[in-house]
Amino acid sequence: MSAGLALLRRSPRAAAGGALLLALLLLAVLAPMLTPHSPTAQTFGPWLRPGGEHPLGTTPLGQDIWAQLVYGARLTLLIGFTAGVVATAIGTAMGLSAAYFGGRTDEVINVVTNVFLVLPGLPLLIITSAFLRGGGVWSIILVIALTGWPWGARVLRSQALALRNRDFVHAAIATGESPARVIFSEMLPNLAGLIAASLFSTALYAVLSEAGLAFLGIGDVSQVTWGTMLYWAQAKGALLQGAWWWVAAPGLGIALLGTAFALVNFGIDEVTNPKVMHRTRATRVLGRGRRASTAAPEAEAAQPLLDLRRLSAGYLTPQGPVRAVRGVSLQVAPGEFLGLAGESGCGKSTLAFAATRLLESPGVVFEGEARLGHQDLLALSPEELRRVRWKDYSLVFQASMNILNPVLRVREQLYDAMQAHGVVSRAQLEARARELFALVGLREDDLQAYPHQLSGGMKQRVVIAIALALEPRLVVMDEPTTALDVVVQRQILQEIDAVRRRLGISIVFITHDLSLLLEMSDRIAIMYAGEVVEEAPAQELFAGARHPYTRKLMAAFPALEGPRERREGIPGRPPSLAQDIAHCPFFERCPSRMPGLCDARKPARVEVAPAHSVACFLHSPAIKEEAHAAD
Ligand SMILES: Nc1ncnc2c1ncn2[C@@H]1O[C@H](COP(=O)(O)OP(=O)(O)OP(=O)(O)O)[C@@H](O)[C@H]1O
Repeated sequence: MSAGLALLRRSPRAAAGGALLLALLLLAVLAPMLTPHSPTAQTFGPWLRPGGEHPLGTTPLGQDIWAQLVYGARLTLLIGFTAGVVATAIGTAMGLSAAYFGGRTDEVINVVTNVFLVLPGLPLLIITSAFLRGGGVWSIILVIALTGWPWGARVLRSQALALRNRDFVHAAIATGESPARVIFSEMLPNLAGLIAASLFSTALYAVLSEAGLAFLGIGDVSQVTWGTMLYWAQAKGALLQGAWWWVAAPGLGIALLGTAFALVNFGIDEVTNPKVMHRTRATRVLGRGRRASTAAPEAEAAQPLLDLRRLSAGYLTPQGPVRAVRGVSLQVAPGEFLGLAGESGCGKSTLAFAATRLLESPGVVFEGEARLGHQDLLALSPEELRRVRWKDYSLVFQASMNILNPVLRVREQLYDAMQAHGVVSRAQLEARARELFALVGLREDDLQAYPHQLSGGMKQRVVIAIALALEPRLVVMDEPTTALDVVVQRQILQEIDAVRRRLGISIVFITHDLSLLLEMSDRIAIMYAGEVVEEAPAQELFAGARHPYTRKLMAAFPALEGPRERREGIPGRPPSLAQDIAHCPFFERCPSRMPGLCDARKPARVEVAPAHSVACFLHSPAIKEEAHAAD
């Protein structure tokens, strides 16, 4: 209850949706007070126009349309909510069981889910309702619930899989808790937001499906719902008779109900999706599990997925070592979109490759740690690494499209990636391939294509689909869209972001184009000369970057929207990474440099606001104090 109120307070959309829903519920509940007439009684003259006793006129059978509208709200809402609840319950049970039990159970549930997902919705609804004919409203509810559960199951399974690997679930299993207890007490509360969102989206699906089926005359058209009102209005030629209100009233009702469900759903998403959660530091929503909350909610929820500690890496060259990454510490939370920006040559790619164990000779990791969940990536054997890569994390880089074999259809290449990691059933491969292509904005027909038949943007989407094929927990993207034009870049980025939200994966996105990142990221880290010089939530960075380098970088790129302005580059060049840099690396190019200080010592990274840190003497409290004392 209090969570619901908090949700309403924090999301105006949810509040608007909730108010609308309440109004419609009142309409349904107070129906007998809103009209003295029965919705089915055929006691009035036919085709009466709106006015007086009949605010919406009458049907050709002499029924009061206003009475039908208010009483029809009852069944429409009942069908929407009940089918939504049943579908969500089935989806939740399926998704959680698949994630918890894994193995054969997961495979079987996945096949069933995929079969339902690939079957086209409306024909499935029509066929199932033909089978269950005669059961009145309940058969319609059952039909809609049976066809509406798979999306929820899919999304819940991927979230539950991530949860299944969390410490508190491992601990609960280790202490001998029964599967039911682990699922219901440990995992389910952590998925409450997602389940609620799934409930409202399936309720929306239910309302629209009922209207669609009723409009087609399937189901029990003697019942009064907004769907059957539309059916009768159309069957009796309401529009030809000029009685447009008979169509408009239930149509508007359905539209308002759909809007209410969608708004509440958006609101829940707004509050529970990792992007917003991160911004508001609302870790409580994820950490709402009983054990998580009794143990250490903040610590549990804040546990990073990728944790880099003092990572140093570079290249061994005949002229000596190039230290391209210098003691970088960086964390990425589950489901987070971290942007990594910086000029060319500042070490972004080296960091990405070193952190994911893809740095090849002459590249080396000098020191530091890189952990993915519980795994120490730098300590994995090649065999362990092979198992983890693609399944737990994947990487997409600028030249990735070149990994596509020109003589194989893209479908086979997508299958190969999945088969190499144990997905063998043909149905599963096919369903997953279609789903992935839809996710990255490609048409199913494109699966048949050879790489040369696709544009650069489409090829890069194929590679992104391959990277997502095994639903890794982390995808590192190193300038995946740089070679593409700005519009395609943006489209792909938006699709990546949508996929991330749906599957709950974390993304590290690397680019030198900061303006692009500002739109998409939860948090941004700015690299310069091998170091992270500033790190902050994206909005905060946009509103108030502190490091002079970040400011210059922001001024160097045109915004994606707004008037075109001439932008200036950053004068000067970054220092060579072959040398030791014992002072601020940006000193030579900095407009605010303080000689005697910035060229003599290295600024440490200090927190200037929650989650916002910067390595610059302008913001160092110690230096400010020194200056103050000198005054
Ligand atoms: N194979 C190599 N041998 C020696 N030095 C290298 C090698 N690869 C990269 N470097 C150097 O390492 C530094 C960091 O390069 P890196 O590619 O990581 O930067 P980046 O920020 O990703 O640049 P870009 O945006 O151009 O990809 C650069 O100074 C580069 O010259």
